[in-house]
Amino acid sequence: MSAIAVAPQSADISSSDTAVFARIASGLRENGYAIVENALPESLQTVLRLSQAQLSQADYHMGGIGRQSGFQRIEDIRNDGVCWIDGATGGGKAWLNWTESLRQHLNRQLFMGLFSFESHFAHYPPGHFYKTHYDAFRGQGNRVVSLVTYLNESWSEADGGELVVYRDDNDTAGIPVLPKPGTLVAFLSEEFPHEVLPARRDRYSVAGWFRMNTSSADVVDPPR
Ligand SMILES: O=C(O)CCC(=O)C(=O)O
Ligand SMILES: [Fe+2]
Repeated sequence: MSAIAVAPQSADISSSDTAVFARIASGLRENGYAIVENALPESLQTVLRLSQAQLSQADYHMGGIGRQSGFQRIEDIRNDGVCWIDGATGGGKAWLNWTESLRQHLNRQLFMGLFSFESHFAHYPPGHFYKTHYDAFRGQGNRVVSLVTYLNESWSEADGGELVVYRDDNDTAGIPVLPKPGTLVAFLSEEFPHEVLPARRDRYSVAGWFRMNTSSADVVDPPR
């Protein structure tokens, strides 16, 4: 009998999930980001895709931005449609379950103190985009780790729609990521500017953010 106590794991987290979590943790620790192909189990991709497909146009609303620069209009910065995930759908529930296990793994491995998670489905019709932005601003300390995954059935280079992750404000080449089904991208929200290039097809993604607890006397976290 081992004397080492092992934290109980949710029954539907497999050893391949644990291997994916470990790759995300080491990527975040060593580089501040991780790009893992085929990260999501097929079953999770399937239920997420189903839940996404059941959304109607009316379920999506315009994505917001944290801080506007100058007099730019939001729709000049991003024009995707988003629908927040609340666990009411099978896909949403399975995704929140999986990311909860990832949250616990990152907290155990990296002592990150990740407290909560918020996430939405996003739809980028052909030609739509999200210009270079940060997901969080230094000192505002809420979004700590960004996650993005893709629900497209297939994707090739000719379809465009890359997520480009820049190492810093001076990196002009960036790291282009094709939004292939099951690919998961994770990065430190305050560290990496990134953008979504226009695609030639409808592009479906799920974005999410692990947050710190920023509750105070008059503001209660999480906000939703
Ligand atoms: O869909 C993507 O690849 C990234 C989306 C994004 O950057 C965001 O929603 O903040
Ligand atoms: Fe972003």
